[in-house]
Amino acid sequence: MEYQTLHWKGDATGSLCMIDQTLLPTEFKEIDCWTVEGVWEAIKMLRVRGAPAIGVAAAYGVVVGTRELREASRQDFNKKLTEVVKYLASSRPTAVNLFWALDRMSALALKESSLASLAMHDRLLEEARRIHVQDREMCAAIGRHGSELLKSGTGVLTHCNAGGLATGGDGTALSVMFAAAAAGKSIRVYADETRPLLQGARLTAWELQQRGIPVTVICDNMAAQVMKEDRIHAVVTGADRIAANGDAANKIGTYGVALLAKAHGIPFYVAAPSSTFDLSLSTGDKIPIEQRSREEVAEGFGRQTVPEGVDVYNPAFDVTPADLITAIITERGVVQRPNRELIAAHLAEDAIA
Ligand SMILES: CSC[C@@H](O)[C@@H](O)C(=O)COP(=O)(O)O
Repeated sequence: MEYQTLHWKGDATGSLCMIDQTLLPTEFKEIDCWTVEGVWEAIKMLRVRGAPAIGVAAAYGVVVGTRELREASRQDFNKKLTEVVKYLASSRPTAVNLFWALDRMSALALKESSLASLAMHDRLLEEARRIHVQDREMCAAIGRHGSELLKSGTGVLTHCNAGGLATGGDGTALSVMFAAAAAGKSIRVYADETRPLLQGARLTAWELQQRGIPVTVICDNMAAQVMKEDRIHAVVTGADRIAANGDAANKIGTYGVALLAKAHGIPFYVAAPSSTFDLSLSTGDKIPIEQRSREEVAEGFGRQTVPEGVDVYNPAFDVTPADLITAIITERGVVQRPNRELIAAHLAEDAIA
């Protein structure tokens, strides 16, 4: 089945259309966001989720949010743009791609300060489309580089969903698996279910099934046993923000998987585009970790699973220290044994492959 995680519909006065990922795998439904509040809600509620996809959605969200000011003075347009950017930035705190995309939209408006509002708004849509296309290209390049690391016959564990549903293209971690399969390698993917919102069970399993790649879902607490049984030979995950020293934030549970991989001598790979790096943070302990609601844990299966009055702690992400990461795969290539110096060199302007 052909699908697009998100896309712009119509001309510059159109809407942002996206798959409502909260309904998968039982219902495939697209929703149209006509207001910036609708885009904010879709990001907050994980209708659209995954670091790169959140960035693309936010860029289109700026276009939605400034649409009514197309005929206004440029001063009023700029005021609205600043409000819209600030508002969208408040939707989720951890994925740096959100802020990266919003910064790009703001920087363009600043650079094009002499344009009338109408032309400026058209330019913002072009920029959002460019961010989307570039994300698609980055995913493809990550797949090409990463697939070299997987041999035929590999069992691959992944956590959460870092597939096409999480990006504007084919995904980051899953792009590696799609490219390996396309190259004729036989792989089996183990997908951690990923409590509490089950992105692995609902979304990763769905995507792999759509692409005809063998996938087995395991509960999060089964990974150690499955590794011990020698079913897993590599772990590949995505990331939401990578600090300058290589510490990588990803869905809660990823750090535990990295520790298990180390204990079993299994390589642990992180696949992420350069837009996921935050070089302003020297280490991962500075990465803001989103805290989510009690209900996601206590009522996650459509019924109450925790006694009333009992506290629940629900951090949405954790940080895997760089020394547990075998390599980081970006659109530029592979950084083996990542550290501050290697990452700086890899991301330097002239290092593009
Ligand atoms: C290519 S997506 C990488 C990450 O964003 C992904 O692994 C993840 O943790 C997503 O979390 P989510 O809370 O579903 O947005």
